[in-house]
Amino acid sequence: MSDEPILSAQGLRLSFGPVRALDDVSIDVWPGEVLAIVGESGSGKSTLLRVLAGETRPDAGSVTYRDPQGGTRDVHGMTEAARRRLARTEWGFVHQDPRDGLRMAVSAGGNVGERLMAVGDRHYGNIREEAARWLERVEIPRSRIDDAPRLFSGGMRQRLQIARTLVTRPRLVFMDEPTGGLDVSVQARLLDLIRALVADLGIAVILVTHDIAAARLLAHRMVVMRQGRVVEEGLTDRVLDDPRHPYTQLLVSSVLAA
Ligand SMILES: Nc1ncnc2c1ncn2[C@@H]1O[C@H](COP(=O)(O)OP(=O)(O)OP(=O)(O)O)[C@@H](O)[C@H]1O
Repeated sequence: MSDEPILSAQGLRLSFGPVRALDDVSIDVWPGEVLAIVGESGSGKSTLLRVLAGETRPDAGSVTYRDPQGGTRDVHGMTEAARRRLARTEWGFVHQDPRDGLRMAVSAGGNVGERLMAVGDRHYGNIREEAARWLERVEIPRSRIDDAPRLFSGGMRQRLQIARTLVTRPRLVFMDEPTGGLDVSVQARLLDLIRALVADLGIAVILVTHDIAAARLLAHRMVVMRQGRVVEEGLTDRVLDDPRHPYTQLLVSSVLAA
């Protein structure tokens, strides 16, 4: 891992009326690491992810992205066009609902291939072959390449969304509950697949989840949120095996009891 964070947030604050969704949150994400943001519903996880990705502007604080050349970019200071360009090239997004990340009426191959076109690939044969390879990589048979995702199961759709996201080899991927809404057995398989791909590609991932087991499996490090604040952070095994904050202890023991 490099000695500079790929993404660094300082003093983030954001309120919705009387609700403090983010209350002085600072976090660093390092190249190649999976950072899980966990906490109960309403603790501010998704809001934090949106602010880190530049989609929602905080009331105070800053988010800094370090580009491959080592330059720093102020995520909330750049133009919308620049942020969108970054989102298309060096960043990726995996949404909880695959319909938010896929084009449902476009073929599976088209969903993957159009991302390659968006970063400048023009050779149709290469694009189709690369798309087919990625479908296989996410365990979708090549023979389904011309099928639209509306014909796919929930698990297949989510795997397709992952292929569409990773095909351009982003350096940083934002994932919001990527296994939410799927059957338990489908979740386990998807988590294994995400873990293998992320390790293989060496990408940094910010993973929002309320699923402690998913965090244990995927994340190197964890941030525990409660009422808009980070109450604990550390290496995943340390946080889960030796939680220090009473809220983390409650969170971990409630999972063990379940
Ligand atoms: N656009 C919004 N307008 C008003 N309040 C909001 C908005 N977005 C989030 N909130 C509030 O901010 C707080 C944090 O919400 P957030 O969605 O970030 O939590 P979360 O931890 O991701 O929860 P969940 O796991 O249920 O998605 C909640 O009290 C929520 O109601």
